[in-house]
Amino acid sequence: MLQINNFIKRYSTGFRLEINSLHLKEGIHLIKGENGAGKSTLFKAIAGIHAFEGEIVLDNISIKQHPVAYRKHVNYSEAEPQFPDFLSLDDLILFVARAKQSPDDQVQSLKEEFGVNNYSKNRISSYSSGMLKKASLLLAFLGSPKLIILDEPFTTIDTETQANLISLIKKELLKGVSFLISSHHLPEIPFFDYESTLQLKNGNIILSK
Ligand SMILES: Nc1ncnc2c1ncn2[C@@H]1O[C@H](COP(=O)(O)OP(=O)(O)OP(=O)(O)O)[C@@H](O)[C@H]1O
Repeated sequence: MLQINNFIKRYSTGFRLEINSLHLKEGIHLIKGENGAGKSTLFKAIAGIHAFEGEIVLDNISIKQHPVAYRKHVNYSEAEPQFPDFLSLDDLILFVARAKQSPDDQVQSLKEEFGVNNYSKNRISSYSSGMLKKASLLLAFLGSPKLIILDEPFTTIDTETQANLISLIKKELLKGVSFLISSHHLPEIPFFDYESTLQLKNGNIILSK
């Protein structure tokens, strides 16, 4: 599903993340690592947000050779999402659903699953941190992605939303969607049958089943 080769990301702070070769099969993968290990850095590169040295290929689509086609297939929910606060979630949904060519009934069904109907018309500036997180998670499921990246998806959302998110992920996995997930919350980890676990340490990555 995802192939990463000769990957290097450096920051001016001196931090450097290096991956010589990594192949991830279809399914769900857990990314672990202490604070500052580089999880978000890797996610941002795979999501097409950060420039990097090397190559990332998703199902034979290269992020560098075909950036638009690649990004149509990769959705990303940040650990601490930020959106223009004068917009509403409905504004964002309209934009992303069109860009990602969402199927007709998808928006309404996701709005119900994430329980956002009572506030999606309001401006982002009025959202609590959990409401914002739900907005970001909902947007990550729009369209027909091959890969959904969820950075700390279980932080700040209530227990009902956590349960809904777990069943939604399982439903999408059955349809062939792959996931990369990071979580510092140990209780969520056993809910999925991970294809692999990636441990980031000292700028390197260790892959294990
Ligand atoms: N935009 C940036 N500019 C410079 N350094 C950065 C930038 N973003 C992250 N870093 C540094 O890169 C390293 C990895 O950060 P990153 O956010 O990827 O870690 P993380 O594993 O996601 O951490 P956490 O679990 O705390 O979210 C850290 O040392 C951080 O200070």
